[in-house]
Amino acid sequence: MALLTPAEMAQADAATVERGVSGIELMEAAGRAVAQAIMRRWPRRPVLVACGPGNNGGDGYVVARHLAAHGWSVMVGALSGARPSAPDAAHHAALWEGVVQPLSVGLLDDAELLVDALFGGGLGRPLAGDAAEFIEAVRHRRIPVCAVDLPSGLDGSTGRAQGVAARADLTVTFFRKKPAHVLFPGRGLCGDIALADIGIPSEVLDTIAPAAFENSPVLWQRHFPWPSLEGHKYHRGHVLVVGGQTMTGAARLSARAAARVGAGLVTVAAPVFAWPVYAAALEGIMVTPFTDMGSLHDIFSDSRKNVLVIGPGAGVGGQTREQVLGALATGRRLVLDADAITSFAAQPQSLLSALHHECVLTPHEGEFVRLFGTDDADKLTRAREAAQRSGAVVVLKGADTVIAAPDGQAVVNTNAPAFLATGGTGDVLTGLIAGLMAQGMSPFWAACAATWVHAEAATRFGPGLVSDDLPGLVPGVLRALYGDAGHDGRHTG
Ligand SMILES: NC(=O)C1=CN([C@@H]2O[C@H](COP(=O)(O)OP(=O)(O)OC[C@H]3O[C@@H](n4cnc5c(N)ncnc54)[C@H](O)[C@@H]3O)[C@@H](O)[C@H]2O)[C@@H](O)CC1
Ligand SMILES: Nc1ncnc2c1ncn2[C@@H]1O[C@H](COP(=O)(O)OP(=O)(O)O)[C@@H](O)[C@H]1O
Ligand SMILES: [K+]
Repeated sequence: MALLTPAEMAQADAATVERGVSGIELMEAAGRAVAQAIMRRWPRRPVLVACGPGNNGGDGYVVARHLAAHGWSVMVGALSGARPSAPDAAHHAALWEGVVQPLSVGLLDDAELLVDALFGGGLGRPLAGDAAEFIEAVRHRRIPVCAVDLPSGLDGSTGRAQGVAARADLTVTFFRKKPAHVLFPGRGLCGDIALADIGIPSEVLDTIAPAAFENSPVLWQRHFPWPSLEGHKYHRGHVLVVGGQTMTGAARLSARAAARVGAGLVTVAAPVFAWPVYAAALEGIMVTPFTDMGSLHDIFSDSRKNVLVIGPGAGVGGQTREQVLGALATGRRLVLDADAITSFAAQPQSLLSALHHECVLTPHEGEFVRLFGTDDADKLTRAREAAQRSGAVVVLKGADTVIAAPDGQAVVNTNAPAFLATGGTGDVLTGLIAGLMAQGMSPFWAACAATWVHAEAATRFGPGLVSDDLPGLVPGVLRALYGDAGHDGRHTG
Protein backbone atom coordinates (compact mmCIF):
# COMPACT_ATOMS: atom_id res chain seq x y z
CA MET A 1 0.00 0.00 0.00
CA ALA A 2 3.06 2.29 -0.03
CA LEU A 3 2.84 5.49 -2.04
CA LEU A 4 6.09 6.56 -3.67
CA THR A 5 7.01 10.05 -4.74
CA PRO A 6 8.65 10.27 -8.18
CA ALA A 7 12.01 10.65 -6.40
CA GLU A 8 11.39 7.49 -4.37
CA MET A 9 10.24 5.70 -7.52
CA ALA A 10 13.50 6.66 -9.21
CA GLN A 11 15.31 5.18 -6.19
CA ALA A 12 13.30 1.96 -6.63
CA ASP A 13 14.25 1.94 -10.27
CA ALA A 14 17.94 2.47 -9.50
CA ALA A 15 17.95 -0.20 -6.78
CA THR A 16 16.43 -2.67 -9.24
CA VAL A 17 19.04 -1.87 -11.86
CA GLU A 18 21.72 -2.44 -9.19
CA ARG A 19 20.28 -5.92 -8.71
CA GLY A 20 20.94 -6.72 -12.32
CA VAL A 21 17.68 -5.85 -14.10
CA SER A 22 18.44 -3.33 -16.81
CA GLY A 23 16.58 -0.05 -17.31
CA ILE A 24 15.81 -1.26 -20.85
CA GLU A 25 14.07 -4.33 -19.44
CA LEU A 26 12.08 -2.23 -16.96
CA MET A 27 10.93 0.06 -19.73
CA GLU A 28 10.00 -2.91 -21.90
CA ALA A 29 7.90 -4.34 -19.05
CA ALA A 30 6.27 -0.97 -18.39
CA GLY A 31 5.31 -0.33 -22.01
CA ARG A 32 4.11 -3.91 -22.47
CA ALA A 33 1.90 -3.62 -19.37
CA VAL A 34 0.34 -0.44 -20.72
CA ALA A 35 -0.32 -2.05 -24.11
CA GLN A 36 -1.92 -5.06 -22.41
CA ALA A 37 -4.14 -2.84 -20.27
CA ILE A 38 -5.22 -0.97 -23.40
CA MET A 39 -6.06 -4.19 -25.25
CA ARG A 40 -8.08 -5.41 -22.27
CA ARG A 41 -10.07 -2.20 -22.12
CA TRP A 42 -10.60 -1.09 -25.72
CA PRO A 43 -11.32 -2.99 -28.92
CA ARG A 44 -8.77 -2.48 -31.69
CA ARG A 45 -8.88 1.09 -33.04
CA PRO A 46 -6.56 3.73 -34.53
CA VAL A 47 -4.33 5.04 -31.77
CA LEU A 48 -2.03 8.02 -31.41
CA VAL A 49 0.89 7.59 -29.02
CA ALA A 50 2.16 11.02 -27.90
CA CYS A 51 5.77 10.65 -26.75
CA GLY A 52 7.71 13.13 -24.65
CA PRO A 53 11.46 13.72 -24.41
CA GLY A 54 12.19 11.52 -21.36
CA ASN A 55 11.60 8.01 -20.13
CA ASN A 56 7.84 8.47 -20.11
CA GLY A 57 8.18 8.98 -23.85
CA GLY A 58 10.39 5.86 -23.93
CA ASP A 59 7.52 3.86 -22.47
CA GLY A 60 5.35 5.28 -25.25
CA TYR A 61 7.56 3.79 -27.99
CA VAL A 62 7.25 0.38 -26.31
CA VAL A 63 3.46 0.73 -26.16
CA ALA A 64 3.42 1.64 -29.85
CA ARG A 65 5.49 -1.41 -30.78
CA HIS A 66 3.33 -3.84 -28.81
CA LEU A 67 0.03 -2.46 -30.08
CA ALA A 68 1.28 -2.54 -33.67
CA ALA A 69 2.44 -6.13 -33.18
CA HIS A 70 -1.15 -6.96 -32.22
CA GLY A 71 -2.48 -5.48 -35.43
CA TRP A 72 -3.41 -2.03 -34.16
CA SER A 73 -3.03 0.96 -36.43
CA VAL A 74 -0.52 3.13 -34.54
CA MET A 75 0.67 6.69 -35.12
CA VAL A 76 3.54 8.04 -33.05
CA GLY A 77 3.78 11.77 -32.43
CA ALA A 78 6.97 13.09 -30.81
CA LEU A 79 6.83 16.32 -28.89
CA SER A 80 8.82 18.95 -30.84
CA GLY A 81 9.53 16.20 -33.38
CA ALA A 82 12.46 15.04 -31.24
CA ARG A 83 13.26 11.49 -30.23
CA PRO A 84 14.27 10.95 -26.60
CA SER A 85 17.95 11.20 -25.83
CA ALA A 86 18.10 9.31 -22.49
CA PRO A 87 19.73 5.91 -23.23
CA ASP A 88 16.86 3.53 -22.33
CA ALA A 89 14.27 5.65 -24.06
CA ALA A 90 16.50 6.15 -27.11
CA HIS A 91 16.98 2.37 -27.28
CA HIS A 92 13.24 1.76 -27.41
CA ALA A 93 12.57 4.65 -29.78
CA ALA A 94 15.05 3.03 -32.18
CA LEU A 95 13.12 -0.25 -32.02
CA TRP A 96 10.00 1.49 -33.34
CA GLU A 97 10.00 0.79 -37.04
CA GLY A 98 7.11 3.02 -38.00
CA VAL A 99 7.00 6.70 -38.79
CA VAL A 100 7.52 9.32 -36.08
CA GLN A 101 5.65 12.53 -36.82
CA PRO A 102 5.99 15.81 -35.00
CA LEU A 103 3.19 15.88 -32.45
CA SER A 104 0.33 18.15 -33.47
CA VAL A 105 -3.30 18.57 -32.59
CA GLY A 106 -4.24 17.60 -36.17
CA LEU A 107 -3.00 14.02 -35.56
CA LEU A 108 -5.94 13.55 -33.18
CA ASP A 109 -8.34 13.73 -36.14
CA ASP A 110 -7.33 10.24 -37.24
CA ALA A 111 -7.17 8.66 -33.77
CA GLU A 112 -9.80 7.04 -31.59
CA LEU A 113 -7.50 6.61 -28.60
CA LEU A 114 -4.66 8.70 -27.25
CA VAL A 115 -1.78 7.21 -25.31
CA ASP A 116 -0.37 10.03 -23.21
CA ALA A 117 3.34 9.31 -22.83
CA LEU A 118 4.47 12.93 -22.72
CA PHE A 119 5.57 13.34 -19.10
CA GLY A 120 5.44 11.20 -16.01
CA GLY A 121 7.37 11.49 -12.80
CA GLY A 122 10.07 13.66 -14.33
CA LEU A 123 7.95 16.73 -14.92
CA GLY A 124 10.13 19.54 -13.64
CA ARG A 125 8.14 22.68 -14.37
CA PRO A 126 4.65 23.68 -15.49
CA LEU A 127 3.67 22.57 -18.97
CA ALA A 128 3.98 25.32 -21.56
CA GLY A 129 4.26 25.73 -25.33
CA ASP A 130 3.42 22.82 -27.63
CA ALA A 131 2.85 20.35 -24.79
CA ALA A 132 0.38 22.63 -23.00
CA GLU A 133 -1.39 23.44 -26.24
CA PHE A 134 -1.71 19.75 -27.14
CA ILE A 135 -3.05 18.75 -23.69
CA GLU A 136 -5.49 21.65 -23.73
CA ALA A 137 -6.77 20.57 -27.16
CA VAL A 138 -7.20 16.96 -25.98
CA ARG A 139 -9.23 18.12 -23.01
CA HIS A 140 -11.76 19.63 -25.42
CA ARG A 141 -12.14 16.49 -27.52
CA ARG A 142 -14.13 13.39 -26.74
CA ILE A 143 -11.21 11.05 -27.33
CA PRO A 144 -10.44 8.40 -24.71
CA VAL A 145 -7.03 8.77 -23.09
CA CYS A 146 -4.73 6.21 -21.51
CA ALA A 147 -2.02 7.88 -19.45
CA VAL A 148 1.34 6.23 -18.96
CA ASP A 149 2.30 6.49 -15.28
CA LEU A 150 0.57 9.85 -14.73
CA PRO A 151 -1.64 12.13 -16.80
CA SER A 152 0.93 14.55 -18.21
CA GLY A 153 1.15 17.82 -16.33
CA LEU A 154 0.31 16.25 -12.99
CA ASP A 155 2.86 16.59 -10.21
CA GLY A 156 3.38 13.04 -8.94
CA SER A 157 4.05 14.10 -5.35
CA THR A 158 1.22 16.53 -4.82
CA GLY A 159 -1.59 15.54 -7.18
CA ARG A 160 -1.73 19.06 -8.53
CA ALA A 161 -1.61 20.17 -12.16
CA GLN A 162 1.53 22.00 -13.18
CA GLY A 163 -0.03 24.48 -15.56
CA VAL A 164 -2.43 22.25 -17.45
CA ALA A 165 -2.80 18.48 -17.00
CA ALA A 166 -4.32 15.73 -19.13
CA ARG A 167 -7.53 13.97 -18.10
CA ALA A 168 -7.30 10.21 -18.57
CA ASP A 169 -9.86 7.40 -18.63
CA LEU A 170 -7.20 4.90 -17.62
CA THR A 171 -3.83 5.44 -15.99
CA VAL A 172 -1.35 2.60 -15.89
CA THR A 173 1.37 3.04 -13.32
CA PHE A 174 4.22 0.85 -12.19
CA PHE A 175 5.23 -0.96 -9.00
CA ARG A 176 3.47 1.35 -6.52
CA LYS A 177 1.05 4.27 -6.77
CA LYS A 178 2.20 7.83 -6.21
CA PRO A 179 0.49 10.46 -4.05
CA ALA A 180 -0.95 12.01 -7.22
CA HIS A 181 -2.96 8.84 -7.86
CA VAL A 182 -4.82 9.15 -4.55
CA LEU A 183 -4.96 12.91 -3.81
CA PHE A 184 -7.39 15.23 -5.55
CA PRO A 185 -7.39 16.78 -8.08
CA GLY A 186 -4.94 14.19 -9.43
CA ARG A 187 -7.09 11.23 -8.55
CA GLY A 188 -9.95 12.72 -10.54
CA LEU A 189 -7.69 13.15 -13.59
CA CYS A 190 -6.36 9.58 -13.57
CA GLY A 191 -9.62 7.78 -14.36
CA ASP A 192 -9.30 4.11 -13.49
CA ILE A 193 -5.88 3.22 -12.17
CA ALA A 194 -4.07 0.00 -13.02
CA LEU A 195 -0.95 -0.96 -11.16
CA ALA A 196 1.51 -3.06 -13.16
CA ASP A 197 4.30 -5.28 -11.86
CA ILE A 198 7.35 -4.52 -13.99
CA GLY A 199 9.84 -6.66 -12.10
CA ILE A 200 10.87 -4.28 -9.33
CA PRO A 201 11.27 -6.46 -6.21
CA SER A 202 9.39 -5.25 -3.13
CA GLU A 203 12.59 -5.54 -1.05
CA VAL A 204 13.78 -2.26 -2.58
CA LEU A 205 11.25 -0.62 -0.25
CA ASP A 206 13.37 -1.65 2.75
CA THR A 207 15.91 1.03 2.01
CA ILE A 208 13.47 3.61 0.66
CA ALA A 209 11.31 3.33 3.82
CA PRO A 210 8.24 5.07 2.39
CA ALA A 211 6.20 7.13 4.86
CA ALA A 212 2.92 7.45 2.96
CA PHE A 213 0.40 4.69 2.32
CA GLU A 214 -3.01 4.18 0.78
CA ASN A 215 -5.52 3.19 3.44
CA SER A 216 -6.48 -0.47 3.51
CA PRO A 217 -7.30 -3.08 6.16
CA VAL A 218 -3.95 -4.63 5.25
CA LEU A 219 -2.29 -1.79 7.18
CA TRP A 220 -4.18 -2.12 10.46
CA GLN A 221 -6.01 -5.46 10.50
CA ARG A 222 -3.56 -7.00 12.94
CA HIS A 223 -4.14 -4.12 15.38
CA PHE A 224 -7.94 -4.31 15.17
CA PRO A 225 -9.45 -4.94 18.62
CA TRP A 226 -11.73 -7.98 18.53
CA PRO A 227 -13.32 -8.99 21.84
CA SER A 228 -12.11 -12.05 23.69
CA LEU A 229 -14.17 -14.71 25.48
CA GLU A 230 -12.25 -14.02 28.69
CA GLY A 231 -12.97 -10.32 28.50
CA HIS A 232 -15.75 -8.19 29.89
CA LYS A 233 -17.12 -4.80 28.96
CA TYR A 234 -14.43 -2.89 30.85
CA HIS A 235 -11.84 -4.60 28.69
CA ARG A 236 -13.45 -2.87 25.73
CA GLY A 237 -13.01 0.64 27.08
CA HIS A 238 -15.34 3.45 28.00
CA VAL A 239 -15.92 6.45 25.74
CA LEU A 240 -17.16 9.68 27.26
CA VAL A 241 -18.74 12.10 24.78
CA VAL A 242 -19.28 15.62 26.09
CA GLY A 243 -22.61 16.75 24.66
CA GLY A 244 -23.67 20.25 23.68
CA GLN A 245 -26.52 22.36 24.96
CA THR A 246 -28.58 22.87 21.79
CA MET A 247 -27.13 20.75 18.95
CA THR A 248 -27.71 17.47 20.70
CA GLY A 249 -27.78 15.26 17.60
CA ALA A 250 -24.05 15.49 16.91
CA ALA A 251 -22.90 14.02 20.23
CA ARG A 252 -25.54 11.29 19.98
CA LEU A 253 -24.25 10.29 16.55
CA SER A 254 -20.72 10.09 17.93
CA ALA A 255 -21.87 8.06 20.92
CA ARG A 256 -23.83 5.57 18.81
CA ALA A 257 -20.88 5.13 16.47
CA ALA A 258 -18.49 4.51 19.38
CA ALA A 259 -20.85 1.85 20.74
CA ARG A 260 -21.33 0.18 17.35
CA VAL A 261 -17.61 -0.12 16.72
CA GLY A 262 -17.25 -2.02 19.96
CA ALA A 263 -16.56 0.31 22.89
CA GLY A 264 -17.61 -1.60 26.03
CA LEU A 265 -19.36 1.40 27.52
CA VAL A 266 -20.34 4.79 26.20
CA THR A 267 -21.49 7.74 28.30
CA VAL A 268 -22.75 11.09 27.13
CA ALA A 269 -22.08 13.90 29.60
CA ALA A 270 -25.09 16.15 29.02
CA PRO A 271 -25.58 19.76 30.10
CA VAL A 272 -28.26 19.47 32.75
CA PHE A 273 -30.94 21.40 30.82
CA ALA A 274 -30.49 19.19 27.78
CA TRP A 275 -30.25 15.99 29.82
CA PRO A 276 -33.86 14.84 29.13
CA VAL A 277 -33.30 15.10 25.38
CA TYR A 278 -30.22 12.90 25.52
CA ALA A 279 -31.69 10.47 28.03
CA ALA A 280 -34.89 9.97 26.03
CA ALA A 281 -33.00 9.26 22.82
CA LEU A 282 -30.33 6.86 24.05
CA GLU A 283 -30.90 3.41 25.56
CA GLY A 284 -27.70 1.38 25.70
CA ILE A 285 -25.71 4.57 26.11
CA MET A 286 -25.53 6.16 29.56
CA VAL A 287 -26.34 9.82 30.05
CA THR A 288 -24.86 11.76 32.97
CA PRO A 289 -25.81 15.38 33.64
CA PHE A 290 -23.30 18.11 34.41
CA THR A 291 -23.86 21.71 35.42
CA ASP A 292 -20.46 23.35 35.19
CA MET A 293 -16.77 22.60 34.71
CA GLY A 294 -16.53 21.35 38.28
CA SER A 295 -19.14 18.67 37.80
CA LEU A 296 -17.67 17.79 34.39
CA HIS A 297 -14.32 17.31 36.14
CA ASP A 298 -16.00 14.88 38.52
CA ILE A 299 -17.20 12.89 35.51
CA PHE A 300 -13.70 13.01 33.95
CA SER A 301 -12.17 11.80 37.22
CA ASP A 302 -13.30 8.19 36.64
CA SER A 303 -10.19 6.98 34.85
CA ARG A 304 -12.02 3.98 33.37
CA LYS A 305 -13.45 6.52 30.92
CA ASN A 306 -10.37 6.06 28.80
CA VAL A 307 -11.31 8.17 25.78
CA LEU A 308 -12.90 11.60 25.89
CA VAL A 309 -14.67 13.18 22.91
CA ILE A 310 -15.31 16.90 22.65
CA GLY A 311 -16.56 18.96 19.74
CA PRO A 312 -19.60 17.55 17.98
CA GLY A 313 -22.40 20.05 18.66
CA ALA A 314 -20.35 21.59 21.48
CA GLY A 315 -20.87 25.22 20.49
CA VAL A 316 -18.08 27.68 19.80
CA GLY A 317 -16.69 29.68 22.71
CA GLY A 318 -15.04 29.88 26.08
CA GLN A 319 -17.00 27.04 27.64
CA THR A 320 -15.87 24.59 24.97
CA ARG A 321 -12.30 25.85 25.29
CA GLU A 322 -12.44 25.25 29.03
CA GLN A 323 -13.79 21.72 28.50
CA VAL A 324 -11.06 20.92 25.98
CA LEU A 325 -8.23 22.22 28.16
CA GLY A 326 -9.74 20.41 31.17
CA ALA A 327 -9.90 17.17 29.18
CA LEU A 328 -6.31 17.65 27.99
CA ALA A 329 -5.17 18.14 31.57
CA THR A 330 -6.37 14.62 32.43
CA GLY A 331 -3.77 13.19 30.02
CA ARG A 332 -6.50 10.83 28.85
CA ARG A 333 -6.93 9.80 25.21
CA LEU A 334 -8.93 12.46 23.42
CA VAL A 335 -10.68 13.05 20.10
CA LEU A 336 -11.34 16.69 19.21
CA ASP A 337 -13.66 17.59 16.37
CA ALA A 338 -15.71 20.45 14.99
CA ASP A 339 -16.44 23.16 17.61
CA ALA A 340 -13.61 21.96 19.85
CA ILE A 341 -11.28 23.02 17.04
CA THR A 342 -13.14 26.15 15.92
CA SER A 343 -13.26 27.47 19.49
CA PHE A 344 -9.48 27.95 19.31
CA ALA A 345 -9.49 29.90 16.02
CA ALA A 346 -8.39 33.11 17.73
CA GLN A 347 -5.81 31.43 19.97
CA PRO A 348 -4.60 28.27 18.19
CA GLN A 349 -1.34 28.13 20.11
CA SER A 350 -3.11 27.57 23.44
CA LEU A 351 -4.56 24.35 21.99
CA LEU A 352 -1.50 23.31 20.00
CA SER A 353 0.79 23.53 23.01
CA ALA A 354 -1.58 21.50 25.20
CA LEU A 355 -2.14 18.62 22.75
CA HIS A 356 -0.28 15.36 23.22
CA HIS A 357 0.36 12.16 21.27
CA GLU A 358 -2.77 10.40 22.56
CA CYS A 359 -4.97 13.04 20.86
CA VAL A 360 -6.69 12.92 17.51
CA LEU A 361 -7.93 16.02 15.69
CA THR A 362 -10.52 15.54 12.95
CA PRO A 363 -10.85 18.84 11.07
CA HIS A 364 -12.47 19.36 7.70
CA GLU A 365 -10.65 21.89 5.51
CA GLY A 366 -12.42 24.88 7.10
CA GLU A 367 -11.63 23.81 10.65
CA PHE A 368 -8.07 22.93 9.66
CA VAL A 369 -7.39 26.44 8.40
CA ARG A 370 -8.76 27.95 11.61
CA LEU A 371 -6.18 26.07 13.63
CA PHE A 372 -3.20 25.74 11.32
CA GLY A 373 -3.68 28.64 8.91
CA THR A 374 -3.33 28.48 5.16
CA ASP A 375 -0.29 27.65 3.16
CA ASP A 376 0.25 26.61 -0.38
CA ALA A 377 1.39 23.06 0.30
CA ASP A 378 -0.49 19.96 -0.82
CA LYS A 379 -2.89 18.12 1.47
CA LEU A 380 -0.45 15.37 2.43
CA THR A 381 2.22 17.89 3.40
CA ARG A 382 -0.22 20.13 5.29
CA ALA A 383 -1.61 17.22 7.33
CA ARG A 384 1.91 16.02 8.14
CA GLU A 385 3.06 19.48 9.19
CA ALA A 386 -0.04 19.91 11.35
CA ALA A 387 0.58 16.57 13.08
CA GLN A 388 4.17 17.54 13.70
CA ARG A 389 3.25 20.98 15.05
CA SER A 390 0.49 19.70 17.34
CA GLY A 391 2.09 16.42 18.37
CA ALA A 392 -1.31 14.80 17.74
CA VAL A 393 -2.75 12.60 15.02
CA VAL A 394 -4.46 14.79 12.42
CA VAL A 395 -7.31 13.51 10.27
CA LEU A 396 -7.75 16.08 7.51
CA LYS A 397 -11.10 15.11 6.05
CA GLY A 398 -12.55 15.19 2.56
CA ALA A 399 -12.89 12.85 -0.38
CA ASP A 400 -9.16 12.12 0.05
CA THR A 401 -8.92 12.17 3.86
CA VAL A 402 -5.30 12.24 5.04
CA ILE A 403 -4.42 10.73 8.41
CA ALA A 404 -1.04 11.96 9.63
CA ALA A 405 1.04 11.14 12.70
CA PRO A 406 3.60 13.44 14.34
CA ASP A 407 6.44 11.15 13.17
CA GLY A 408 5.61 11.82 9.50
CA GLN A 409 3.72 8.58 8.76
CA ALA A 410 0.65 9.35 6.70
CA VAL A 411 -2.21 7.41 5.16
CA VAL A 412 -4.51 8.59 2.37
CA ASN A 413 -8.04 7.20 2.35
CA THR A 414 -9.51 6.33 -1.05
CA ASN A 415 -12.74 4.41 -0.45
CA ALA A 416 -15.05 7.29 0.52
CA PRO A 417 -18.12 7.71 -1.67
CA ALA A 418 -19.44 11.21 -2.46
CA PHE A 419 -22.61 10.30 -0.53
CA LEU A 420 -20.65 10.95 2.67
CA ALA A 421 -20.85 14.68 2.00
CA THR A 422 -23.90 15.16 4.23
CA GLY A 423 -24.32 16.73 7.66
CA GLY A 424 -23.35 14.66 10.66
CA THR A 425 -21.17 12.05 9.00
CA GLY A 426 -18.10 13.67 10.57
CA ASP A 427 -19.63 13.20 14.02
CA VAL A 428 -19.98 9.50 13.28
CA LEU A 429 -16.34 9.31 12.23
CA THR A 430 -15.30 10.93 15.50
CA GLY A 431 -17.24 8.31 17.44
CA LEU A 432 -15.71 5.46 15.45
CA ILE A 433 -12.19 6.71 16.14
CA ALA A 434 -12.94 7.10 19.85
CA GLY A 435 -14.56 3.66 20.03
CA LEU A 436 -11.50 1.98 18.54
CA MET A 437 -9.09 3.95 20.74
CA ALA A 438 -11.11 2.92 23.79
CA GLN A 439 -10.44 -0.70 22.87
CA GLY A 440 -6.72 -0.11 22.83
CA MET A 441 -5.96 0.67 19.21
CA SER A 442 -3.32 3.38 18.86
CA PRO A 443 -4.67 6.80 17.88
CA PHE A 444 -3.09 6.57 14.43
CA TRP A 445 -4.34 3.09 13.57
CA ALA A 446 -7.74 3.84 15.12
CA ALA A 447 -8.05 6.89 12.88
CA CYS A 448 -7.03 4.90 9.80
CA ALA A 449 -9.37 1.98 10.57
CA ALA A 450 -12.30 4.22 11.48
CA THR A 451 -11.92 6.28 8.31
CA TRP A 452 -11.95 3.14 6.20
CA VAL A 453 -14.89 1.52 8.05
CA HIS A 454 -16.86 4.79 7.85
CA ALA A 455 -16.37 5.06 4.09
CA GLU A 456 -17.07 1.37 3.52
CA ALA A 457 -20.32 1.66 5.50
CA ALA A 458 -21.37 4.64 3.37
CA THR A 459 -20.50 2.75 0.18
CA ARG A 460 -22.71 -0.15 1.23
CA PHE A 461 -25.67 2.19 1.60
CA GLY A 462 -25.00 4.42 -1.40
CA PRO A 463 -27.52 6.97 -2.66
CA GLY A 464 -29.80 8.52 -0.07
CA LEU A 465 -27.37 8.08 2.80
CA VAL A 466 -27.89 10.29 5.84
CA SER A 467 -25.59 10.33 8.84
CA ASP A 468 -28.17 8.59 11.06
CA ASP A 469 -27.83 5.50 8.82
CA LEU A 470 -24.10 5.14 9.39
CA PRO A 471 -23.82 3.65 12.89
CA GLY A 472 -26.27 0.90 11.91
CA LEU A 473 -24.18 0.05 8.85
CA VAL A 474 -21.01 -0.50 10.85
CA PRO A 475 -21.82 -4.08 11.97
CA GLY A 476 -21.98 -5.30 8.37
CA VAL A 477 -18.55 -3.85 7.67
CA LEU A 478 -17.16 -5.33 10.90
CA ARG A 479 -18.61 -8.73 10.07
CA ALA A 480 -16.70 -8.77 6.79
CA LEU A 481 -13.47 -7.65 8.49
CA TYR A 482 -14.01 -10.28 11.16
CA GLY A 483 -14.33 -12.99 8.54
CA ASP A 484 -11.23 -11.71 6.74
CA ALA A 485 -9.36 -11.89 10.05
CA GLY A 486 -10.04 -15.64 10.09
CA HIS A 487 -12.90 -15.72 12.61
CA ASP A 488 -15.92 -17.86 11.84
CA GLY A 489 -18.39 -15.31 13.15
CA ARG A 490 -19.86 -17.55 15.90
CA HIS A 491 -17.54 -17.10 18.83
CA THR A 492 -14.55 -15.05 19.72
CA GLY A 493 -11.27 -15.61 21.39
N1 LIG B 1 10.98 2.79 -12.05
C1 LIG B 1 11.00 3.81 -12.86
O1 LIG B 1 11.37 4.92 -12.44
C2 LIG B 1 10.52 3.63 -14.24
C3 LIG B 1 10.17 4.74 -14.96
N2 LIG B 1 9.60 4.63 -16.17
C4 LIG B 1 9.08 5.81 -16.84
O2 LIG B 1 9.93 6.89 -16.69
C5 LIG B 1 9.18 8.04 -16.37
C6 LIG B 1 10.05 9.05 -15.71
O3 LIG B 1 11.01 9.37 -16.66
P1 LIG B 1 11.89 10.68 -16.61
O4 LIG B 1 12.46 10.84 -15.28
O5 LIG B 1 12.78 10.63 -17.77
O6 LIG B 1 10.81 11.83 -16.72
P2 LIG B 1 9.70 12.19 -17.82
O7 LIG B 1 9.80 11.39 -19.05
O8 LIG B 1 8.43 12.24 -17.11
O9 LIG B 1 10.09 13.70 -18.15
C7 LIG B 1 11.40 14.16 -18.10
C8 LIG B 1 11.78 14.86 -19.39
O10 LIG B 1 10.92 15.94 -19.64
C9 LIG B 1 11.63 17.19 -19.57
N3 LIG B 1 10.71 18.09 -18.91
C10 LIG B 1 10.32 18.06 -17.61
N4 LIG B 1 9.36 18.98 -17.38
C11 LIG B 1 9.12 19.57 -18.58
C12 LIG B 1 8.20 20.57 -18.99
N5 LIG B 1 7.36 21.15 -18.17
N6 LIG B 1 8.20 20.95 -20.27
C13 LIG B 1 9.05 20.38 -21.15
N7 LIG B 1 9.93 19.40 -20.82
C14 LIG B 1 9.96 19.01 -19.54
C15 LIG B 1 12.91 16.88 -18.86
O11 LIG B 1 13.92 17.76 -19.25
C16 LIG B 1 13.16 15.44 -19.32
O12 LIG B 1 13.69 15.41 -20.63
C17 LIG B 1 8.05 7.49 -15.53
O13 LIG B 1 6.97 8.38 -15.46
C18 LIG B 1 7.74 6.21 -16.27
O14 LIG B 1 6.84 6.47 -17.31
C19 LIG B 1 9.39 3.36 -16.83
O15 LIG B 1 10.19 3.32 -17.96
C20 LIG B 1 9.60 2.15 -16.00
C21 LIG B 1 10.48 2.28 -14.81
N1 LIG C 1 -16.96 14.64 -1.62
C1 LIG C 1 -16.73 13.75 -0.66
N2 LIG C 1 -16.48 12.47 -0.96
C2 LIG C 1 -16.27 11.57 0.01
N3 LIG C 1 -16.30 11.85 1.33
C3 LIG C 1 -16.56 13.10 1.71
C4 LIG C 1 -16.78 14.12 0.74
N4 LIG C 1 -17.01 15.27 1.41
C5 LIG C 1 -16.93 14.98 2.73
N5 LIG C 1 -16.66 13.67 2.91
C6 LIG C 1 -16.52 12.98 4.22
O1 LIG C 1 -17.73 13.22 4.97
C7 LIG C 1 -17.44 13.50 6.32
C8 LIG C 1 -17.93 14.92 6.64
O2 LIG C 1 -17.46 15.36 7.88
P1 LIG C 1 -17.68 16.87 8.36
O3 LIG C 1 -17.24 17.82 7.30
O4 LIG C 1 -17.09 16.98 9.70
O5 LIG C 1 -19.26 16.97 8.44
P2 LIG C 1 -20.22 17.13 9.69
O6 LIG C 1 -19.62 18.21 10.55
O7 LIG C 1 -21.52 17.54 9.10
O8 LIG C 1 -20.29 15.84 10.38
C9 LIG C 1 -15.94 13.29 6.48
O9 LIG C 1 -15.69 11.96 6.87
C10 LIG C 1 -15.41 13.55 5.07
O10 LIG C 1 -14.20 12.89 4.84
K1 LIG D 1 2.02 10.54 -19.09
